[in-house]
Amino acid sequence: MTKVTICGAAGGIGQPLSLLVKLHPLVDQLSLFDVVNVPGVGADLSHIDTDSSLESFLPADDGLAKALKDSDLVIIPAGVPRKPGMSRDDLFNINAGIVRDLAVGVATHAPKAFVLVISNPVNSTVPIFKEVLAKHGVFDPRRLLGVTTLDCVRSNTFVAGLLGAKASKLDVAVVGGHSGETIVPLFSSLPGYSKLSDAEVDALVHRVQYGGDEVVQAKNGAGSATLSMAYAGYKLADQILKGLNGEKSTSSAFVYLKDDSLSGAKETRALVGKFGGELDFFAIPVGLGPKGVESIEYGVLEKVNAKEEELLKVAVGQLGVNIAKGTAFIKG
Ligand SMILES: NC(=O)C1=CN([C@@H]2O[C@H](COP(=O)(O)OP(=O)(O)OC[C@H]3O[C@@H](n4cnc5c(N)ncnc54)[C@H](O)[C@@H]3O)[C@@H](O)[C@H]2O)C=CC1
Ligand SMILES: O=C([O-])CC(=O)C(=O)O
Repeated sequence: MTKVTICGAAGGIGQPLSLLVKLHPLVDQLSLFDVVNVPGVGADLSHIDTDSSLESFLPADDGLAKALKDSDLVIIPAGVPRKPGMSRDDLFNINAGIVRDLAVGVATHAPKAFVLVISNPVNSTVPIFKEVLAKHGVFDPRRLLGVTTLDCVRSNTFVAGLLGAKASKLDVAVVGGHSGETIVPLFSSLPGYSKLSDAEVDALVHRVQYGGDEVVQAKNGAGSATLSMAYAGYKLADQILKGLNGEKSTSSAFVYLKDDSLSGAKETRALVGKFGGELDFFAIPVGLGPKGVESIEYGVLEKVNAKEEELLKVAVGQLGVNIAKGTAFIKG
């Protein structure tokens, strides 16, 4: 019996993500939680003739506890999105509290669940989640992932045109974090990279780093990326679900580095140290399997070129500040 819970299921990301998860053959129970509108979304999706059952919950009558109980995977796109002119960090004041409360729910009612955090600012909300789980004595770095998959999806799409490659066949590693200059796509190991001019690479990197802003501006006050994010969140959720089923895969995600029982954590910290900082979290390709994050694939950091090294130095400096802000929100 595999149960997936989506917190923030009635939102711009939550609705299409819930639809995609309702279609997943490895899901037996889908549980939707939101503070508004979720009964309607749940009723609508429940008519779909896939084999999973579906329940939806508002906060009243212990709704969060019921939604989360016995979940194997919890996906969190709850919280406010950006409007033009805002940074992801501007969302911290509202989203930090939302994520903290959901983390308390997970720690209490689904302590063994895998958790995918989509809510921004990811660089800070994942540290918040970690601190709450740790406070409750249930933190396992194998099971907590910040979702940075949209940066990989964008990298694949944007570089495909330039290289004449099929986007669906690419798997660009994106390291660092999930906001502006903390997003570092590693294009240099792609076949055909040497054909790109310096200006083309710079434009490509900039477009990935500010891909979110492109959508925020185009939506003009009506929110940020929702459909491409639902796809990206589903892509990672699919890998986690297949991992639970014994299938191994690799994906970039924002994960905890300070646990040496995690294969590759120590090496990653040492490499990140070379770029100027000591970080508790970092987005990097990870090996996924039945235990969740089974290894950190630090090899990508050994192959970066000079341009990427410069980008990494900038990213590491900013990430330290974002991570400390999230940690301090819980630890004081
Ligand atoms: N990690 C990533 O790559 C991306 C992250 N995001 C982030 O995802 C978040 C959600 O974005 P959208 O779906 O566009 O926003 P939205 O406003 O359309 O939906 C958010 C949903 O969360 C719900 N919510 C608020 N407080 C809640 C709580 N305490 N418990 C459960 N649900 C709650 C709202 O009622 C709403 O339905 C934002 O923070 C956004 O910045 C967006 C795109 C990409
Ligand atoms: O830009 C935003 O605020 C939403 C987001 O994280 C993205 O689209 O990458």
